[in-house]
Amino acid sequence: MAAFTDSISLYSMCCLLLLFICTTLFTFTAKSLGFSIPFTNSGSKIRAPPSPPALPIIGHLHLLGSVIPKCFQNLARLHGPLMQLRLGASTSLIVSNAQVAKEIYKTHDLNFCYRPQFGSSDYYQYKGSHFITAPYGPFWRFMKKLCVTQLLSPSQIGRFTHIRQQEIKSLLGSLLLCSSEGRSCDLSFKLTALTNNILCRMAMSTTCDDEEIHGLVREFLELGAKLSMGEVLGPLGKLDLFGYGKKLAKTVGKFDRIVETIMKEHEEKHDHMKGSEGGERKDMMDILLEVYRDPNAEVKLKRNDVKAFFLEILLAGTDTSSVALQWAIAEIINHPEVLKKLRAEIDSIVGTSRLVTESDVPDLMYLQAVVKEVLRLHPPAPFALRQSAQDCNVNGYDVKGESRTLLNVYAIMRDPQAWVNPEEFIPERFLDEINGGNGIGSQDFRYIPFGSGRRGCPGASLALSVIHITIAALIQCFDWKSKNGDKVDVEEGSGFSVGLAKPLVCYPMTRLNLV
Ligand code: HEM
Repeated sequence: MAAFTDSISLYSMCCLLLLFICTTLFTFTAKSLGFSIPFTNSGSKIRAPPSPPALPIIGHLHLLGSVIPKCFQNLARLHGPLMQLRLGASTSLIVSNAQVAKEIYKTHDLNFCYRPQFGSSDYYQYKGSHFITAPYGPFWRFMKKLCVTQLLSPSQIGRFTHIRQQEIKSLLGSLLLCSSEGRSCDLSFKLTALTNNILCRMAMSTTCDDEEIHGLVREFLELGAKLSMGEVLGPLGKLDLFGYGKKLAKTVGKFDRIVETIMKEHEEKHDHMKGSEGGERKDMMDILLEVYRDPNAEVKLKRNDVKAFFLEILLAGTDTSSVALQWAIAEIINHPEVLKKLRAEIDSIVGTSRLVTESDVPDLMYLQAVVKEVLRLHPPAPFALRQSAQDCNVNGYDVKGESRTLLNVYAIMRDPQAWVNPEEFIPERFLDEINGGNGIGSQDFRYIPFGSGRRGCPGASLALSVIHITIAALIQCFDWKSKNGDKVDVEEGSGFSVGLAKPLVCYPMTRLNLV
């Protein structure tokens, strides 16, 4: 993770340098530079959101620090909860408090139901098959309905409880080995393997290890992030000067070949079992292939739509859940009083003679509060990216159609106007709510780790199932010690994501062997 974010910082510096050099050779139009045009489509003068003073060409790039969500949070303190930043040739609106988030997510939900397109999409074999960045239209609505009613529905998640339990037991087994040999373990690596394996098995009944899928998804994430940073170059980004676009196309090509093979295996299994489908558990690929074959489906899915969906959920769902788990263990090690309470709760509800299961989670109130607090303080997706369709008015300012909008989820959930001691890790703040008190309702836009509105995260229930049960099992079975002494170094990684800056390496010490 650290190497990845460092390489992005290096890349952005190269972009900056290149931008300076190239501006002596090229004359940009005002539009490509992202200068705001002070007129709405109807021709009247607009009141644009505030901006810090900008430098020619680079705009506000010089104001960026290493942890970007934090840096935007600091800028918002000076320039307000809706501000406009120009990073080279790319202009974005930044939303930094719950009131403005509510306007985007509720008042203007439909208008902001779009996502910006990034440079990486030019090199994407599945162009036109995106779900995450699909415009709000029939294809997106159809896929969203499939997610909610079938692919990521509570009953589909429930059907695969055994997969999560098996993968967690296999993780516990490897930790027991580390413990018996007195070795430290790289928990960041192990937790990412866990979330990848769970999602791959639920999606297409295969593990990522066997199929190299995990490596390809990681490569895609890294290259996609670098290409997106190239946005600051405007039209120059299209030249793919660093060759990242070609590499990305190659990565997707490899992914495509693997998933095509898995699809064919699923199709053969289906043909073989025709008429005897009885009690077979359908994975997500079985469900999508059924829709793909259905001549009367509301939307006719293409083969690429199916493959793109798997790439996208792996991109959206594995690192995010793993990052949440890493932060959770780091914070629990650094707060022994939280560990003590958590363990006392698990021991009293579950006991010490069997492993905690997902059906115990509704009774583990403190565990739920810990997870909520982890996602508040360390949102694995610190920005929700949206784009407006038409001109509108937000927080008293005129916002033009097609405005790229970043909701700074990180800043919103650390806003001192909305939270007491926002920078502190205090799970107790959520106990009232979990017990049915006056806490945070679904319409409270100060708590939005999964975004909100029509385009809110469809994988939230699955992510929460994995996070709850994994933390509970790791705390029930082990005591933990950081490799670097008493406390885990909780420095945040650089770049757009806020994972731990360094891998979480610690010593598990067996407390209960329940595998
Ligand atoms: C801790 C884990 C996760 C976090 C924090 C997270 C967070 C988010 C956020 C903030 C968004 C943008 C919402 C918005 O624009 O308002 C999002 C979208 C999305 N997430 Fe997640 N997510 C997680 C896990 C997952 C999982 C496990 C899956 C799938 C298996 C998933 C699939 C998606 C998809 C497909 C979208 C795009 C939805 C759309 O555009 O309609 N996520 N997620």
